[in-house]
Amino acid sequence: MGKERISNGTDTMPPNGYIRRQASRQVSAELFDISCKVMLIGDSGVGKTCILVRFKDGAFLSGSFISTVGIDFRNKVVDVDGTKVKLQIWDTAGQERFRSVTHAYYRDAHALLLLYDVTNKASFDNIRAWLGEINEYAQEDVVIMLLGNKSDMGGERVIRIEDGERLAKEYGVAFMETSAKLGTNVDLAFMAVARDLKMKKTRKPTDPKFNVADYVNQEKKTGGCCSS
Ligand SMILES: Nc1nc2c(ncn2[C@@H]2O[C@H](COP(=O)(O)OP(=O)(O)OP(=O)(O)O)[C@@H](O)[C@H]2O)c(=O)[nH]1
Repeated sequence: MGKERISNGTDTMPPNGYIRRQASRQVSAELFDISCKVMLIGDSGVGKTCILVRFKDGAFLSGSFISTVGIDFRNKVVDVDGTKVKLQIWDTAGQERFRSVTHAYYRDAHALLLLYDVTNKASFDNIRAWLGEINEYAQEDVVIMLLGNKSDMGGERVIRIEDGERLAKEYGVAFMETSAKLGTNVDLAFMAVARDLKMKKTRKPTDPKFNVADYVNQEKKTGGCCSS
């Protein structure tokens, strides 16, 4: 499984299996203290693969759209206040025909990054259905982060930031707009997940509970660790 070409493009496109080969090459000599599984989900074309590549490689996959086939993953180890957290990031296919494959992976996910495209109303309208699937297949305490991607495409935007905020509030999940193209808030989304895991593993009963949505809002306000 990997990426398949669904439109004619240029030589700038990565070859099929790009993500999978990259993943297997880095079977990790990197040391880590704790690890977790993060899944990227959402409609086809919202930018899941681009978000992953931006976070992992600091690059943007431009050129023609190549749709993910099935599921793929890559690892990245990040430092949260001296604790090495390995994020195993699963990039799923948004296309309907792969849904039954991806559902099977929800169960042991620590966090789900649920994406829509701010220039695509259908992808936003489908978020409720995605949340229904999460409810059905994921663990009860899974961290959910709603990401309105392609925030760089101002002129073509059809979903306002307030719409995303309202929906996230209704479901009690963290929210931010991102741009895989510019890198906006991409690190913040993954670092918030890593921090949540670290807090869950190291928290003493007397410590206050860590709330990922509050953390994200605070970081957004202050410019925080990693927004750009
Ligand atoms: N302008 C802009 N384009 C983006 C951004 N993120 C992704 N794209 C473009 O959107 C298209 C789809 O991106 P992908 O990352 O392949 O989408 P996906 O969600 O992985 O799609 P599936 O694999 O079919 O589920 C590509 O042409 C990307 O270049 C972004 O932040 N800004």
